[in-house]
Parts: sequence; structure tokens; C-alpha cells
Amino acid sequence: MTRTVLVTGGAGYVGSHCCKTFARAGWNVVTLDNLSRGWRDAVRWGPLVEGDVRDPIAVRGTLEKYEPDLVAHFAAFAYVGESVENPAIYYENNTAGTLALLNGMRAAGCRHILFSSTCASYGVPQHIPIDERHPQAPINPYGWSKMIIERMLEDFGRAYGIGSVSLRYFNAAGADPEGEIGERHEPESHAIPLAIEAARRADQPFTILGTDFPTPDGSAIRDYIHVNDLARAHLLAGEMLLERGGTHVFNLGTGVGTSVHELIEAVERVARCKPVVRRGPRRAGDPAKLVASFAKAERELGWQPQHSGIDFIIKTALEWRDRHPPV
Ligand SMILES: O=c1ccn([C@@H]2O[C@H](COP(=O)(O)OP(=O)(O)O[C@H]3O[C@H](CO)[C@H](O)[C@H](O)[C@H]3O)[C@@H](O)[C@H]2O)c(=O)[nH]1
Repeated sequence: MTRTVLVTGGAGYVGSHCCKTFARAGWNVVTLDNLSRGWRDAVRWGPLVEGDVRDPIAVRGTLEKYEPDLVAHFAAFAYVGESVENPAIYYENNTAGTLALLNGMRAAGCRHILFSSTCASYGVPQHIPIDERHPQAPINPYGWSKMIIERMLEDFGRAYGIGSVSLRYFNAAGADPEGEIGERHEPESHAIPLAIEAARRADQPFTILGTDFPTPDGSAIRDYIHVNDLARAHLLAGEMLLERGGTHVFNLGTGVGTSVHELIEAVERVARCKPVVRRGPRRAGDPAKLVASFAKAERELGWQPQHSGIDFIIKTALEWRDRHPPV
């Protein structure tokens, strides 16, 4: 029997890539998105229900109409800086939004959820690579807004039998290699799209935010993971959850760190053009180094990153950018 997944935030960056991956694997895909930060034209693999996860009528109506086996929950705000300036909308949209969604699932008898969590829940790392047992101590409201949800999922599992998998992403990056979807944020604050823009346009220099980190070249190190590797992990996690139930947590990263300087070199190599680069101060709350251990996902989901070489990530992001240059 064909399975159905309800994807909240399916019009967004990671959500839309997951829709494609589930659809390719033979699932029915339904998107619930309020289009506040998503894109109508990114919803290509099933119907779009335009609605908000905080709206009990929209959630209940969608769950009852489509009877999904699984909810994949991406609908969230994800700008760390914005969360510091305006925490209310993060707790409202991310935390309260998930609570409303979970209550809708309870009422409709839907028992399985994949949750898009974050490495920001670890805060400043005590050791590298970061495994799932690393203490969680967020240093910004974005990280807290997501960590509270993980806690909620544990409690809802115990009390109401809602099975969940929280997937703690490191740095989602790259685009669909077939060019149908990609990263589109407004405003764009992420390093890879900005470095690519700098390679394409001399009037858009890239600023290295921090050159005095305790790292070999002084710039911050991140673990960039291709969005399609993330999407495949959701598919495997969903299949595991339907089979086994329970409450689970996995890191999704590559175990490989790339500094901002190395990122710029990679953009130069792939784009064959040197971006104009400036040096700037650190961004508040940016740790020096975040690198994942994905051993648990490998062991329990049989997952490994397959598309996350930095040059391939940049190649797919560049192709997407060139198909959709900013107007
Ligand atoms: O113009 C820029 C933008 C970024 N950076 C640097 O590049 C690295 C990556 O920055 P991104 O903004 O691309 O990613 P972050 O690691 O800050 O953010 C990621 O992790 C966050 C949690 O920590 C959120 O989950 C967020 O959505 C996700 O993209 C950081 O060291 C940042 O300081 C620059 O040097 N210049």
C-alpha cells in the first residue's frame, strides 16, 4: 500500500528536497505550508495545503483528509540572529507551532513524526566531533525553541505513544542536482549562497565573519551536508519509525569540517572565478567549530552522506543560482 507523508514546511528549502525524495521512493506527499517563508513553485510532488501549523482547523482538516502515516515537520523559522532580536516569534512559530501540530496529530490519531532539529541545540561544543550524547546547552533562542520541542517529543512519546525521530542537522547546503529546487532565503545570510554571489558579481563582496577563531586559518569551521543527504536520512528515519516506533535522535552531518577560507577556495575552484572577499568581525554567538559524528545514524539507519563533498555541494548550489539569478 502506498504510504502518505504530510510535510509541513514542504515549500521551504530542506522540506521541498524531502518531498522530492519521498515522492521518488513511491510515497504520496502532501505539503502544509503557510508560504510565509516558502515558495509555491517549490511544491511539485503533491498537493499544497496553504495553512499554518498553529491553526488547529487547518491541521486537523489536513490530517483527516489525507490520513498520513507520517508527518515530516520542517515548518519553522531558522535565523539565529533574528531569534536573538525577536525570540517571541521563534517560540511562537517553532515551539508553540509544534505543540499545536502534535495536538492535532493526537486528535487525528496520527502517531509518527520526523522533526527537523538542529546542531544549534548543542551550543558551544565541549568536544569534536559532536555525538548525540553531547550535552545540549543552546546559546540562542533558535536553539532553545528547537530543543524544547525535542523534550516535548520525549514526553509525548511516553504519555501518548507518538513516535518521533529528531534529526539534528549540521549545515544544510547545496541544491537538487537535477535543478528543480534549491536554496532561496530572503534575506540570504548563509555562507555558501553569499560566497557564490560574490563569485558571480563583483559588486557583492563576501565578508568573512571572524578571522580570529582558534582554528588553523582563523575562520570558523562548519560541517556542510548536502540537502539530498538530509532528505535521504528522513526517508530512512521515516521507514524505521513506522516499523519500530519509539523516540529517537540522530545527528546528520559528515564528520568533515570546512573553514570559511576553505569554502571560498572551493567556490573559486568550482565557479572558476575569485570572489571579492572582505574581513569582518565575528557574528554574535557563532562557535569556532561544529563538526558532527554521524556514527549513530550509520549504525541504526544505515545512512551515510553520499553527496556532501564540498565541491559537489557548491557545484549544485552554483547551478541553481545560475538558473535563478537574483533580479
Ligand atoms: O556572510 C557570511 C555568512 C556566514 N559566514 C560564516 O560561515 C559559516 C556558516 O554560516 P551560515 O550562516 O551559512 O550557517 P550557520 O552555521 O550560521 O547556520 C546554520 O546553523 C544554524 C544553527 O547553528 C542554523 O540552523 C542555520 O539555519 C544554519 O544554516 C559561519 O561560520 C559564519 O560565520 C561568513 O563568514 N560570512
